[in-house]
Amino acid sequence: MGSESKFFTLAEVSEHNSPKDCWLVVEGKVYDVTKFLEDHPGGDAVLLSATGKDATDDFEDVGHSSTAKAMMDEFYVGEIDTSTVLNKTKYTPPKQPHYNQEKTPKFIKLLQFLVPLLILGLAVGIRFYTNST
Ligand code: HEM
Repeated sequence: MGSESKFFTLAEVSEHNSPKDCWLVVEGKVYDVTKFLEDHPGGDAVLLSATGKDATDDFEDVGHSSTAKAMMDEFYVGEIDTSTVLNKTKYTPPKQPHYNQEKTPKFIKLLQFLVPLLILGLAVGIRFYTNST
């Protein structure tokens, strides 16, 4: 093998999705993990379910150790042609009306201030009028 890396499209990599022939894409690199399926501490099912797509997130989510990462070189077969992989969809928060305190109408602010005072006044008034002794 020369020093040039081989490039694969996602479609090509996706064909290797069986227990007898299993390739994965992690961080832009293509790995043939067929021989590793039996030995993978996380089991073969997770590896098989991670075929045919960019498995970077799945791989990262597990929090693989540096030992696990070092093992990957052994299975490296080439690079993925990134234009064939769908861009990761970025999370865009739904647009919501932004609560802006400055926009609270003035009379509501006044009410917020006056209502407790009114209640207090009422309480004092009731006490004053009912406590005639
Ligand atoms: C070439 C690729 C991979 C290698 C060399 C690899 C290697 C390893 C190793 C060595 C462990 C033991 C724990 C550790 O040292 O971190 C492990 C655990 C695990 N891996 Fe992978 N892994 C690969 C890809 C994946 C992918 C793509 C997934 C998910 C789809 C995955 C899911 C898991 C799970 C669920 C565990 C078990 C974690 C636990 O029970 O603590 N692995 N892997």
